[in-house]
Amino acid sequence: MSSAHLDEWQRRSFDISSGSCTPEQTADAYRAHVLSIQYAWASAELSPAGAASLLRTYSERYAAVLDSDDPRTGLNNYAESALHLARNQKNHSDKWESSLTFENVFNLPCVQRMMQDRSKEGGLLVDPADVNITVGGEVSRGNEKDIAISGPPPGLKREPLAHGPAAPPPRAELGRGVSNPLSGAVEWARALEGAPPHISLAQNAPKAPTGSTPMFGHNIFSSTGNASVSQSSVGCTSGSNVHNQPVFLSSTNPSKRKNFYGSGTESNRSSFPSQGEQEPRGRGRRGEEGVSTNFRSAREQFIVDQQKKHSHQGQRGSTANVAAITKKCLGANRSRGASSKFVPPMPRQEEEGNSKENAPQDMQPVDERLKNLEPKIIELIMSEIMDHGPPVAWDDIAGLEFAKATIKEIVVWPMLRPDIFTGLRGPPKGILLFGPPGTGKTLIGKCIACQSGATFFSISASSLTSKWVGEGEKMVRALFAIARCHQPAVIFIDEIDSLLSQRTDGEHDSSRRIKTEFLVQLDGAATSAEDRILVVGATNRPQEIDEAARRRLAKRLYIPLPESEARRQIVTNLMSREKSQVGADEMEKVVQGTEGFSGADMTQLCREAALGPIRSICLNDIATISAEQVRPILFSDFQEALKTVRPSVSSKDLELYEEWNKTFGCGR
Ligand SMILES: Nc1ncnc2c1ncn2[C@@H]1O[C@H](COP(=O)(O)OP(=O)(O)OP(=O)(O)O)[C@@H](O)[C@H]1O
Ligand SMILES: [Mg+2]
Repeated sequence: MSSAHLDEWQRRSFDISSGSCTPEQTADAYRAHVLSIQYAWASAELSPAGAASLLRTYSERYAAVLDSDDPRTGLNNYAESALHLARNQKNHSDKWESSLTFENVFNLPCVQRMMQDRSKEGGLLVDPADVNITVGGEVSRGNEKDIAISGPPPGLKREPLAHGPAAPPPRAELGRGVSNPLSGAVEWARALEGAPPHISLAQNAPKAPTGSTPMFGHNIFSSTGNASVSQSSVGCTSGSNVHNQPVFLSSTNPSKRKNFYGSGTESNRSSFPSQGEQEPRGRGRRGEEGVSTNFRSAREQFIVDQQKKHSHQGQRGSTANVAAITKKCLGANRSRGASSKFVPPMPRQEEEGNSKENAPQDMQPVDERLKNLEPKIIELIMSEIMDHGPPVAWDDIAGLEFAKATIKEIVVWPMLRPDIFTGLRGPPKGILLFGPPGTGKTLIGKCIACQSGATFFSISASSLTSKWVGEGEKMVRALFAIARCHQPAVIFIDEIDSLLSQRTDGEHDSSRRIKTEFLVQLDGAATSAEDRILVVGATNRPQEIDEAARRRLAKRLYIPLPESEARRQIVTNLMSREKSQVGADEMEKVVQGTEGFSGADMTQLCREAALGPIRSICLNDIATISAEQVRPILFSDFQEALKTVRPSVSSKDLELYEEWNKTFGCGR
């Protein structure tokens, strides 16, 4: 490996062995190791044998962290993912208690039968001691028909082991669904060294409609035929995931799984292509003997999944499944308002309003421009980035008249009259809102989302800066591609300085590439002049923004501290929703006393004042007093509040903003 790789490798190894890392950090470090190995192999820096051995080692260690349910050392991820996907509506914090115990599984008729068959042929398939399964919390004795062993073991008759005569062997890979690159890595390692096929336990989600695909992540297994072909995480696998005879069972004990890997037979090995034979990514080896012809590429499978999802939308009534699948993906914890709406980049079938719902052409992505994007990334952008917050009107933003007028001119009117705003009148491609913290930049972003009528993409810079090499650029490209399909579109990037900070020598390559990609997209090199995509960035550190980015964000609007009139408006607005008795004179005093306060400080002051009436209640009465008996908010409450609430922006900082505004701002 190159010295840069080695340095990074050493750093991570130190992190892992230092013992001070959280399980999440350790898992990340292992994941990064695996990616490095893949890259090193891909660029011929490692031999296939070396890569396979390293991959196996680190995949195992990673799996150990994932699988362990000891909170100090592991993430118990299998259990969590399985639960989440199976139930589809659990909270992230809910702990899963598996009812599918070791004993239960061995009592399953299909397992018993298989073991008997196997012993007739000489020897057990897997030593019972090696099996320690924790899958599918809802699946237990009463639900045995939902469980099937995915495919016959080597040497067995190839008959589906699932109950039910016509049931094709449903399959689902237990793991992290789309977000787990290691499922790809493990198979990749095995394929490289001709190891035995992967272990999988098929299971139908308990509430899945009859005949539907199992719900663990992307189920991209072919569902018919005896031989099987599987491909794990979308976008993370090589074409070598072609399994002729998958065996079965996922062990939560990594060392046991290791033993299992080592027990492959020659016949297993022969079913794996050697490195040289590997198919291009996402392609199956169609038509070859012993290999299913039902293989689907990740993209094909995505399309099928999409179609299934839409067709079940009526029953499920939500897009929760997408959210569930991407649970552990970037930005998954971002909170949404109650009124959050999800806007898929693919039109829904009901929107299309045609009766040819099941026609083959419906399986095609709607827009050619999305064809080359990885489904995983499209899903991420669909489920995480497109967002509509609670409604905000222009009047909710106090003051800032110049900024509001400019934004209306750039964003709202051109959306209404694109025919007039052409040529030189065409709106700029980028706006930068800068100013001290708490002055309403994000609020303006939310207002644009509600008022512009454009498709709104709200994205935090951290969502784009993925730790996966190459992933960040793809995200940026996909974001713009999807925005292009949904014009007019506004891409709002809060805290844009963290994405487009000055490029320095010591900076990591990947973040430099993300910036470059962003600049290319912003510049319009990748978008045509007619594209109606507007990027709105907000920052309170404008001086840190890269000069190339600064140029592209052509309208740079200063969002200053609120003037007295705006402060009055903020207090009046907030008080109008509460029971209050503050006279005009008193209000004037409040306004005078809050010179230098930001909008957020004013809000904080009002909150503090609103607590005044509660604090004046005798402690004994607080439990019994009715809401009507609580006295109104008075001027004295503001006076008290002013003793504790201070302005959050210093005059020194203000000077910096003013200075930057004079130099680069577009205000008058
Ligand atoms: N001009 C304003 N009018 C009404 N409310 C405001 C205004 N400015 C700020 N606020 C209040 O302050 C809160 C914080 O504002 P916002 O998040 O928009 O600040 P910001 O400029 O994005 O700050 P930061 O730079 O720290 O991200 C808002 O939710 C709102 O309650
Ligand atoms: Mg903000």
